[in-house]
Amino acid sequence: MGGGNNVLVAVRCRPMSEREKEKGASPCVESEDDKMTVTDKASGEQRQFSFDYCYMSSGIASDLPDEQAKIYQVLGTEVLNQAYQGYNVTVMAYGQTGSGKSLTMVGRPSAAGQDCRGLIPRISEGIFNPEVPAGEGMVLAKVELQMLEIYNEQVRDLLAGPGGSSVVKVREDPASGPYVEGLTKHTVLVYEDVCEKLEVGLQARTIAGTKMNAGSSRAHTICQLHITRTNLTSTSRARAIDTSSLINLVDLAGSERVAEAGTADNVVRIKESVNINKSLTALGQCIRALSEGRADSKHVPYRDSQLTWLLKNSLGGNAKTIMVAAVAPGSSEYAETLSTLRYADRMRKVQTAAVVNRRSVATIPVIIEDPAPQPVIEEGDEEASSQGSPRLPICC
Ligand SMILES: Nc1ncnc2c1ncn2[C@@H]1O[C@H](COP(=O)(O)OP(=O)(O)OP(=O)(O)O)[C@@H](O)[C@H]1O
Repeated sequence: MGGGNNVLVAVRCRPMSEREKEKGASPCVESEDDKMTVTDKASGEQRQFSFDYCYMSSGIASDLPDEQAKIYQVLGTEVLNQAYQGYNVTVMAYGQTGSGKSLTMVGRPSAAGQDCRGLIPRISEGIFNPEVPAGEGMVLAKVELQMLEIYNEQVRDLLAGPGGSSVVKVREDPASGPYVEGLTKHTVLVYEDVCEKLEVGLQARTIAGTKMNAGSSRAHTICQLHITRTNLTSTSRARAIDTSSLINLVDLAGSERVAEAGTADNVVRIKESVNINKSLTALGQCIRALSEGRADSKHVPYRDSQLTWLLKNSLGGNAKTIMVAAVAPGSSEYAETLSTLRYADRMRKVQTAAVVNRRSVATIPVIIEDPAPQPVIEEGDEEASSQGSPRLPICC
């Protein structure tokens, strides 16, 4: 994945928006293979960047379902392959407001039979899809879902219940790293269960209209899928190896200029904007420190924002990470697009240290309680092990 544990970086350029057209902007982004070039129309200066993948929208509305599917086929299946091996995987969408992050991560409601779902629903479906290679003898034992948003430096549980979101706190475990205390965890047995929860969580997000985007995310949204897989080929429970992985799907709020967003006279929007930009700057500082090889956590300012603290493992720890940088093509957005491409370019130099998460089957909490718990069979205890395979929970 991107050469060892280097962060894999994909860039996606959306079609020209009505707003850019009204401003008289012309296209300033071009792409060929894995290269993306941005041109300053005022000076003619060009900057070229190489990424792992570049996606240019055709601008034809009916092509969107295929474009969404292509991104899943490349990035989504990579996520599933890594998660199936027992790695933690993070996908984060970064870019200026209105550049297409939510479209990439969440998607649009499918209309007229066109499937415009983004990575979050497609990856969720892929987890339960038996066509995805599961590995010899491995079966899915448990899938759990959590959803949160970071709004004005407060972490909120998006699946807290009928009362809407509730405030929760980030804590740090010395061994496994940061986690959110009190965040509700929901067992999901089939893809439809995920859809139901996603719907609730997405509804609870903080979204508002700005001049840059009619449905602008005012918070960073993180969807977490915890997967446990069990090896059923072993007849010895003690020998059965299980893997667990955490898939972190992050739809970051977009960087924005208050004047451009048309929010200068709205104190709530200004406060949101300040907090969004502050946390994205903190993310940029962590990326800078890590790209310069300062992996020692004392020298990486993870604690400067709730976002970077929570993403500590995804940036420099036990995770394989993918960044999707979303950019706008119009010449009016040149400065923001160049800044996003530079950010993404720096991200390519960041290395994480992912390890396969394995644990003994006996320690796994199960979906369906085993009515007659099997005794742990020690290595070499062939007589006991020949009495049959351990009865393990299988949810699909
Ligand atoms: N590749 C694309 N093809 C067609 N339309 C797109 C594409 N990318 C984005 N759009 C449209 O542009 C608008 C803004 O996209 P989106 O809401 O995903 O932006 P965002 O980066 O998540 O913004 P924010 O940070 O403000 O939440 C939406 O109407 C979306 O459907």
